[in-house]
Amino acid sequence: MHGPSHFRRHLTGFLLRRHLLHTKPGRRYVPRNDDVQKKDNEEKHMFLYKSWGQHILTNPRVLDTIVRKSNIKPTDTVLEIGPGTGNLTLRLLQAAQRVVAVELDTRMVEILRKRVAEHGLEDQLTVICKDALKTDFPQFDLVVANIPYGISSPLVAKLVFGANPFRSATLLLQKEFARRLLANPGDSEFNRLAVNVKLVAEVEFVMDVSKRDFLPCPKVDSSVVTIRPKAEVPNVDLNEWCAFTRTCFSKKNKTLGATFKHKRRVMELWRLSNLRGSETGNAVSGCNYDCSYDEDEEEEDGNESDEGNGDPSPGSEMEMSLFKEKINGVLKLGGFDDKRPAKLSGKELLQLLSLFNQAGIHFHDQAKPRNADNIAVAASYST
Ligand SMILES: C[S@@+](CC[C@H](N)C(=O)[O-])C[C@H]1O[C@@H](n2cnc3c(N)ncnc32)[C@H](O)[C@@H]1O
Repeated sequence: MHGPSHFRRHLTGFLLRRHLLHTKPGRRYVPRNDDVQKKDNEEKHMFLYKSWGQHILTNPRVLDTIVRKSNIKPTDTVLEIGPGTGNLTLRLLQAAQRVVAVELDTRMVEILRKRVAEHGLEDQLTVICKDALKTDFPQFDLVVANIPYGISSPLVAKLVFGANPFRSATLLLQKEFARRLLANPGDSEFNRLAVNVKLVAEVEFVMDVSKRDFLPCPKVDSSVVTIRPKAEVPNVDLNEWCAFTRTCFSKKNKTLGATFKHKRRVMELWRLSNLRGSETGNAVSGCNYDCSYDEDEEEEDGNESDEGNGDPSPGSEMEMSLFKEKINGVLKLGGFDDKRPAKLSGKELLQLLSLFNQAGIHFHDQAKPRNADNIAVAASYST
């Protein structure tokens, strides 16, 4: 049996060696019946699973550039996610002291170990044959990887919000995903992931990579970016921040005034704020801001997802009305009510969150203990 959706194209072990491991720059694999049949009895077929993003990078120039741009020191331990047949791994082993490779396909692991042993580099390699999203990574200095594109969001979140400190992550990503990570406020690609990643890290473009540099040739082009964790991260509760940006970016081109009028959202914020308030004996009620809320303006958007956690236990009509006024007051106070999140910088969003929190409005029911790992934050980025 094979995985849920494997490529129709299949490669013989012979072709793997000849094309995947030593393919000339830009060379494309074109399956030829005679090749396959000739070697059929010698080597087993190797199916490449699309669902695991098994596109092997075969251009040696691109592989060398990735390693060079990663600025690996001879004393470094490099984490590689999805080493596949080891084209990148062999180069990393030559540049670093150790490579920790996390690969979930046992067949790939077998090929990888064999190749590395043929080069006498096996003592420098640790292979973890597991799902990278479900594994605790050991200590590492930097990440260099051509990752499976299907896990880009949760993996980037796991790295930048995770417990392991590291110098940089040089990642080969789908071009559109890389553009989103690199986007700035006002760019059409700017989204919640970019704003969250940029809170804790800098993202730098390295180079574009053509789809023709992979085998089999994927449908999309790729880009390499380097993510560098910031030395100084704003003093903000990441659970709260990520829940806040999820709310703001639920309709990234809507004004914040419109987004925060949504009834379910207001009820959910009311519930969360009361839970937080009850921790401190400072439950939400009343309105400290001189502003009005026009009930008739309320917009029910049936297409928006219900972000609530079960019953929001609404208070009385009067309490809810006062709470809406309070939200509106915060938005007006900071001049945010007619702003759109897609055009706000991280600094402006931090300022808005701080205004909400000062008014006792919270987006997460628990304050994160200091120095706690951010597993929940990382896990909130599903594939
Ligand atoms: C795009 S290929 C890269 C292969 C190799 N690094 C290269 O550059 O040619 C992605 C690799 O990640 C592996 N993979 C897919 N999902 C994974 C996961 N959740 N955890 C670890 N490895 C995974 C696949 O089996 C595949 O070998």
